Amino acid sequence: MIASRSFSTPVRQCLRRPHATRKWLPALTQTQCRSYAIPYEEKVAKFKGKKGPDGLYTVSLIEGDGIGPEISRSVIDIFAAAKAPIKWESVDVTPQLKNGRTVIPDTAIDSIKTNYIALKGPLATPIGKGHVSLNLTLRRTFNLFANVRPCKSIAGYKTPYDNVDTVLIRENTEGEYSGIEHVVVDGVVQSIKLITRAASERVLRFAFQYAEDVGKLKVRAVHKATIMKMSDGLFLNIARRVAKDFPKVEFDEELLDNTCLKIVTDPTPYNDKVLVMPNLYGDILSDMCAGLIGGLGLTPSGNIGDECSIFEAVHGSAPDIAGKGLANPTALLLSSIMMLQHMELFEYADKIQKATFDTLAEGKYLTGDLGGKAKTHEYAKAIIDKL
Ligand SMILES: NC(=O)C1=CN([C@@H]2O[C@H](COP(=O)(O)OP(=O)(O)OC[C@H]3O[C@@H](n4cnc5c(N)ncnc54)[C@H](O)[C@@H]3O)[C@@H](O)[C@H]2O)C=CC1
Ligand SMILES: O=C(O)CCC(=O)C(=O)O
Ligand SMILES: [Mg+2]
Repeated sequence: MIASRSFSTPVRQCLRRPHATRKWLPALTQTQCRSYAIPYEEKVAKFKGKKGPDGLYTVSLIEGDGIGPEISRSVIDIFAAAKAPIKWESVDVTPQLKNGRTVIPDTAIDSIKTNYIALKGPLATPIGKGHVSLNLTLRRTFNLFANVRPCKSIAGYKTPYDNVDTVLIRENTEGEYSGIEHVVVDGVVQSIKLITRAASERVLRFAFQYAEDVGKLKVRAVHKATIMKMSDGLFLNIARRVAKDFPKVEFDEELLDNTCLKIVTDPTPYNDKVLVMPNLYGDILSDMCAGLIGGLGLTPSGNIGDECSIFEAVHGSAPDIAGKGLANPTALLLSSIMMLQHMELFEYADKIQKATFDTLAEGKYLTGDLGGKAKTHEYAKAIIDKL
C-alpha cells in the first residue's frame, strides 16, 4: 500500500506560493516542501542553506577531477563578479578505505551535512577494478533520491532542433547502480538491479509534484517492464498508483527503446512532459538529450534529498580535454544557477543566467565544443563583463 501523506498548513501555503520569478530551470523549492516528516521551518531553512552572521551562505564545493578545477574556477569567479552571497567551503573527497569499503572522508560528509548544499565538479571512476563511484557514494550517503536533469535549447546556438525543453527525473539511489555484483563461477558474473517500493515511490511522488510545480502537467514513466518484469514492473505499478494521487497530472508510460527513438527523431512532443525512470535509463537518456542541444558542456543537474542537495553537471571529468583550458563551464554554471534557485536567491540566479545566455547568444566567446575558439577563462570573462 502506498501511504497517503498529510501536510501541515504552512507546507500547503508554501505550495501555493507563486514562483517569484521566471525559471529557465524550474525552482525546486516548492517540490521539496512537500512529502517530508520534518517540520516545515526546519525544512525550508535546510533548503535555503546556512546563512552566517555576515549574510553569506556557506556552500560545500567539491572541485572534482579532470576539467573539474577549471570549470569550478569559472563558477567561483562569476559568482564573485555577481556578488552572489555565497562563501565556498572546499572539501576533499579523495576516497578512503574503511573496513574494506570505499568511503568519503568524514570532513567532507560533515561539511555537506552542516551546509545542506553542495556544488560538485565531476569525479572520475576507474573502469573495472578500483574504487566505487564517488558520485554514487555521495548520492547514497546523503540519500539524494531524485536527480533532476533539465535540458533546454540555447537561444542562438543552432542544432538540428532549436526547441528542446526536456526534464528527466532519474531515481538516484538504487537500480542498476546498486553495485551488487559477484562471480557465480569463473566466467559467470551476476549483477543485481535492486528496485524497492520505498525508493521508487519517493522519486515518483517527487516527479508528480515537480510536474505540478513547474506546470508540465504530464508525467511519463520510462521503463522496460516487458523484459524486467519484476523490477521495472514494480516501478511502473507504483507509478500507476502514485498517479492517482495527482489528478491534475496526466500519466502515461513508454518503453525506453521507443523513447530513445522518438526523442532523437523529434523531441518536441517531450517538451510538455516530465520523464521519470530508474537510475541507469536516466543516466543514459540525459547524455542523449544533451546531444540534442549541443553537448554535455550545456546540461546541469540537481541531486535532491530530504536533508541535503548536491548540484553538478551531467558530464564527467572529460580527461580528453582536461588541463587545456578547453572545457565549457556552462553545465556547472547552470547547475549553480539551479542551486541559487533552490536556495531562493533568485536575484543572483537571474543575473548570472542572463549574462550566461547573452554571452552564448552573442556567440563571440564560445568554447571549442560549441565551435568557438575561447578558452574556459575567456568565456567566463565574457560573462563577467556582462554582469
Ligand atoms: N557525475 C559525474 O561526476 C560523472 C563522472 N563521470 C566520470 O568521468 C570520467 C570520464 O567519462 P567520459 O565517459 O569520458 O564522459 P565525460 O562526460 O567526461 O566526457 C564525454 C565527452 O564530452 C566532452 N565533455 C564533457 N564535459 C565537457 C565540457 N564541460 N566541455 C566540453 N566538453 C565536455 C568530453 O571532452 C568527452 O569528449 C569517467 O571516469 C566517469 O566515470 C562520468 C559522468 C558523470
Ligand atoms: O559516477 C560515475 O562515474 C558516472 C556517473 C554518471 O554517469 C552520471 O551521474 O551521469
Ligand atoms: Mg552519466
